[in-house]
Amino acid sequence: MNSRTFIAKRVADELADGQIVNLGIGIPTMVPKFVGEDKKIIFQSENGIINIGPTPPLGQDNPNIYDAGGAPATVKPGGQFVDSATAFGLIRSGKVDVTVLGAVQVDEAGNLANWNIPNKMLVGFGGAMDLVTCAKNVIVAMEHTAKGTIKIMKECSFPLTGSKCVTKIITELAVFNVTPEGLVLEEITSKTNLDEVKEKTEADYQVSPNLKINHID
Ligand SMILES: CC(C)(COP(=O)(O)OP(=O)(O)OC[C@H]1O[C@@H](n2cnc3c(N)ncnc32)[C@H](O)[C@@H]1OP(=O)(O)O)[C@@H](O)C(=O)NCCC(=O)NCCSC(=O)CCC(=O)O
Repeated sequence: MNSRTFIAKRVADELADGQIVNLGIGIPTMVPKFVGEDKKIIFQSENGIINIGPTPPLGQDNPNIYDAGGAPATVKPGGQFVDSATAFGLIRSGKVDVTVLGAVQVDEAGNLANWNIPNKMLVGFGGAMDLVTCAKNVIVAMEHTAKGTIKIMKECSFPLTGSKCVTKIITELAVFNVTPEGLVLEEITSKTNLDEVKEKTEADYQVSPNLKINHID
């Protein structure tokens, strides 16, 4: 399992039965594949799909069904298509329990940068500003570093999408909670150690006294 797949699976474990969950661009769109039948989660995609399902197998995509990132998607039985005003009405009225977003940087205050890297083409923030403002929880799902470049910063250097909005950061190495006192390292995988996490994280953080080791093969 590669890093991105592992992160999506770990995010799926974090979600609870009955939640309404919005999925942003990148790793978040892989999350539905890893949610078992025991949990009834309504995934919302801001482009107007309620109850979006897993990515279809290669070659079986419906050209009319796309996720927020423009990739082929599926709709679960009972799902609906709504217009943009309704999709954003759902977000802005505070009905989204969790939004899962990709990021280029996040910092120890819970600030999020996910739409701009100077001199690099990204999609833009789309609905991310509405999502970070209105969703009850904001989970960042991203690789711990960008090919070695630090992404968990003391203070974001790229333009922000939202300030003090992130509640949890999930990477292939670790899980941090964002608290009023700063970042708390809650979990590391058995493939890493505290030294590696420290080396790849610029932000200061506390290590939880209940630090969990996520054992992976
Ligand atoms: C933040 C990203 C880009 C993350 O997506 P990914 O995980 O696929 O990207 P990634 O592979 O991590 O990063 C993309 C490229 O940037 C580089 N990169 C990433 N972080 C970096 C950093 N801190 N410093 C330098 N480079 C960095 C990577 O190495 C990679 O380079 P290479 O290319 O060289 O490999 C995405 O989530 C995004 O675009 N978000 C903004 C919009 C959003 O989330 N909206 C939410 C609602 S959906 C929506 O808004 C719909 C939009 C619409 O309809 O218009």
